[in-house]
Amino acid sequence: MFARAHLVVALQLVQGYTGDIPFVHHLKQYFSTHKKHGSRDRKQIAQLCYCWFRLGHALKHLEPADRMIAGLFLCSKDPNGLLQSLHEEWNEKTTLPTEAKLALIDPENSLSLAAFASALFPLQSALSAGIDATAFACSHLEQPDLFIRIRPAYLESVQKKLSKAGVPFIMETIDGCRLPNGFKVEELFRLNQELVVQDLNSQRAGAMVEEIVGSLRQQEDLAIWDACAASGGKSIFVFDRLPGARLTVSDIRSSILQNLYQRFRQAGLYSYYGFVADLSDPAKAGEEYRKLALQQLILADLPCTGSGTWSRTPEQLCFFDPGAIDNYAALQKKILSLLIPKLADGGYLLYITCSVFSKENEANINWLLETYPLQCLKMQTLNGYSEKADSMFAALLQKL
Ligand SMILES: C[S@@+](CC[C@H](N)C(=O)[O-])C[C@H]1O[C@@H](n2cnc3c(N)ncnc32)[C@H](O)[C@@H]1O
Repeated sequence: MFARAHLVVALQLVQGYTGDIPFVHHLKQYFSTHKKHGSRDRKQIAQLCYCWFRLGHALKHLEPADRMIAGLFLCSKDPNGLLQSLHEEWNEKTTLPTEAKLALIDPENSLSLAAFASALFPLQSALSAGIDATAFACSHLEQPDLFIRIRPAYLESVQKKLSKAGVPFIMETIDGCRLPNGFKVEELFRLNQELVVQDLNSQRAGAMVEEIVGSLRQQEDLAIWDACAASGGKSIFVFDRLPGARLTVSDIRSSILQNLYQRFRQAGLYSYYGFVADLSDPAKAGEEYRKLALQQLILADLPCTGSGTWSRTPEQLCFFDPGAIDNYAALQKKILSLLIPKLADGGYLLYITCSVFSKENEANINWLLETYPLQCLKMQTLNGYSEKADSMFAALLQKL
């Protein structure tokens, strides 16, 4: 009975949402004005809403309530109480593969997996090379895992604490660790000091600097600039590998740099220079940009569609405007054209996006290679869809 009531509320919530703010804020606003919902109600309502968004543009021919229950079925990997109440027969079949579930949901249309996937995520032709469009689209049915990067001095102690607390974890790389979703890291650890919360492929993108760490360590006065630093995830990563470097950080948003300064203090990173700059336009970049010396390494983790991370914000599947791809690609080129003049001869540029679209990825690298004296040392799409992680793109270039 409660499940049906939750379904009605969830339908009202998704149908009243216009995509103007992140859905998590929309939910919070609703729950703060509707105090009658207890924590279990809130959880179930939120779960139903997210299952709806995870369908993207698929199964739109179904009645809204049926579509939401179908979404719950497709997103459920194990039997659960909510599905039991809403569609008992399906609850015994949650372990079936997606294609078999589709046949149960809509026996008359018997949708193939590929047709379902291209309805869920229609922008398949825009994807970067090497991405399996069907697997990528279907990965949105699942919430990715939580990943941490353990700081060098805490590698052993963090693993010991996790074991002692009985938290199941998997070391995916030397310092990158997979944790169950929803685990509250901050309750057990000092964030940024002992570990950094960072997606697996974001760590792998940063790890492309491993290729050049040896050559960079030999530089006497090593200057590194994290040009779009946000709250400094990549900066801390690089600092852990090259602690002696002269680090500069910048971002267009002063508020996010305030977060970075706090995070750096927690991380024990005190020696750096930070400034606010809009790097999309030479006229707006400001004095600090102009005075900035040549750099041996520039991190260009640029603003992008974020399309490799939509499993965490699946409402984007429904509200994303495809015109934004061209806008971001143009912005990325503008920013890159301000970064290259600050690169020393022989210096490196690490280009990163959390986008899956070729225009933001390999097309921009091709443009860089055609426009500037650069060579590409490595270029990778970091596909997270088969391992419950985000998808990213990274390329390491060197100035000739
Ligand atoms: C993908 S995020 C960087 C994430 C960060 N490297 C990390 O690992 O946490 C991109 C950043 O670019 C910044 N940005 C957007 N437009 C910009 C511009 N015109 N100039 C400089 N920074 C900009 C955004 O504020 C955002 O913080």
